[in-house]
Amino acid sequence: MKYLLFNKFVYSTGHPIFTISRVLWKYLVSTMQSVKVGRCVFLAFKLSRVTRSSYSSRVGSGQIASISAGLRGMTTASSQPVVIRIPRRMQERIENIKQMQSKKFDKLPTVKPGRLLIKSKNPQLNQSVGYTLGKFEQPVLTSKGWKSNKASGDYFSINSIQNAPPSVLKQKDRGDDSASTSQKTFNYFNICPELVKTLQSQNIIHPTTVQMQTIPKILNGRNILCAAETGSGKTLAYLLPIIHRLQADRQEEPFADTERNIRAVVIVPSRELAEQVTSVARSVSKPFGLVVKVAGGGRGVGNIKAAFTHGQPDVLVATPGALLKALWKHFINLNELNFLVIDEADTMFDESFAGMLENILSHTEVASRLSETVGLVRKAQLVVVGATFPGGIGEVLGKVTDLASMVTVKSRMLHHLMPHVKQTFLRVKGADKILELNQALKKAEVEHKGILVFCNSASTVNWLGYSLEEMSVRHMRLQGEMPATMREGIFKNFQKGNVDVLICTDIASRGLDTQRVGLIVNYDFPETHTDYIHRAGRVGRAGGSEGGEVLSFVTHPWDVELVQRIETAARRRTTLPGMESEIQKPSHKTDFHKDEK
Ligand SMILES: Nc1ncnc2c1ncn2[C@@H]1O[C@H](COP(=O)(O)OP(=O)(O)OP(=O)(O)O)[C@@H](O)[C@H]1O
Repeated sequence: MKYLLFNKFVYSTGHPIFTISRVLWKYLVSTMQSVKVGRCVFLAFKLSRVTRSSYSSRVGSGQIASISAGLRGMTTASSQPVVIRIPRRMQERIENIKQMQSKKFDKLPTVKPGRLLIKSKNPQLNQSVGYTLGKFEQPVLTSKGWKSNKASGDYFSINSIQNAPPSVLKQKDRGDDSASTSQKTFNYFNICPELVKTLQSQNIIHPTTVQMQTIPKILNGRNILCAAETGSGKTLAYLLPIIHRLQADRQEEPFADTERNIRAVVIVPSRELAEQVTSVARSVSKPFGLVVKVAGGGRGVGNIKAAFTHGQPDVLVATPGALLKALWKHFINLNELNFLVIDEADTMFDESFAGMLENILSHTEVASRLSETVGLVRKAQLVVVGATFPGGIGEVLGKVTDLASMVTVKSRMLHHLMPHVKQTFLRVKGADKILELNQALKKAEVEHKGILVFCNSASTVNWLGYSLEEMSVRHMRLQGEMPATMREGIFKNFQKGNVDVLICTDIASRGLDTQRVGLIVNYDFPETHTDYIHRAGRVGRAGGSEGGEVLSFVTHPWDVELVQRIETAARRRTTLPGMESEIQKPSHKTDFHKDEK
């Protein structure tokens, strides 16, 4: 690899090595033309202007000689422009330096040379990555006056400040000295080699941070509360140890197929998520012949019964309503249950599901001590998982287990804005949202990435769908009021890339793995920070592509309040405020409830 060196910066150019002074760089910047193609910026300099005569007074002659020699290597005809390919981030940095150098911004305290964390329409309100707000310092917000309609058209972006998600960053990148642990593979857990091979075939080699912490604890028989950011690999964090234990038990005590009983239950809030978890569970349990079944609500008792006509599975993934129906109708029993997983905890413990969940828990015997999770007649280990965590969870769980027996795994980035995802907030009039959306879709279309457009209600999803149809935008819709038969396959089709735009409600914001999504549009601003975090978490997932973005339209005064808190958290680099209390008193989530009809 060859580099063009400028002061302390290194530019990848594919050309011989140059060192140029700040003065020359300033000159080059002032004469350059830039052309943006995709994510790359091409800078063109007029070679004829970089001559000894124009620079001899300011730049050392040796330097000119080395540059001229280098430039000769870059082009055959010296009068032709030289094209240097510079990463987009570097371009942003250059713009920032230019701004800094203009007198107007000389005294801006929040802007320092380097990358910008907050980029506002009004550059006075920019904030550099290198700037840290003092403890008692009040940030000046771009969104401060956004309650007024006069603010329409204003915007700011929280830039991404790293490429990879925090969950897959190597320990040494996070300032942890134990660099050796960064290279650990799944063999480290001493799980069945077949499991490790299956993961390798899916290009999953190194455990994420949450997997490093959770897998050993579940293998040791602990009850666990696992709280980690969206897309950090929580599904495998609980499925791998469960499948390993089920397989190990089966090897110790082989049984006939007719004696098979449900040993693990995973409860999730939506049919789509149930299908997704089932498919991951099937892929990792395939080498062992374990049976994984799914039961989702909305399609009648007959459908649930049909799932069990050929016997019981080893692992059942179900929505709460379907699971309860199966229990009440005696299609299944949970007498031999070893593992009970409650995924998407914030939704599962909110008031729309809490009653059902308590009912399910009353059908299970959950272990209260480590000693109860081993041996032949053992009780179920409890695993509660979420990306946002309910404050009132203890009230429900305290009724079935000793809370002191639960180990908590909490990730460093829990309730933080994701540092690897660019998030833009646009103050816009309600009537202009559709035009802004159309523009954003056109821009994203070029990259052929998936786009999720979130609305707050099923009716807006339908209305927006018709409007986009009129604009000839190909899309699909997903909302909880659709009949189950219609809903089936929509998300899978989107995941396969059959269509790039999915208009949806929050039903698609929980747990769904959206590796191909490159843009999230909050057409309606989410009602809570929790919803914002889950929606934004559909991009920038472990193992996914880099460069995901979130674009939020901000219309109502109550939206502005949430945005102000998000902007404050971003400028202060703290967690989003009020998450705990919101989770304790959740809003009624009717959309998920439709699964239980
Ligand atoms: N160790 C790993 N290395 C690379 N990719 C991984 C790893 N573990 C999981 N993944 C991938 O990361 C993606 C996100 O995983 P998963 O859906 O389990 O995240 P999550 O934490 O449950 O997210 P959410 O909170 O949104 O439910 C999946 O595509 C999964 O295959």
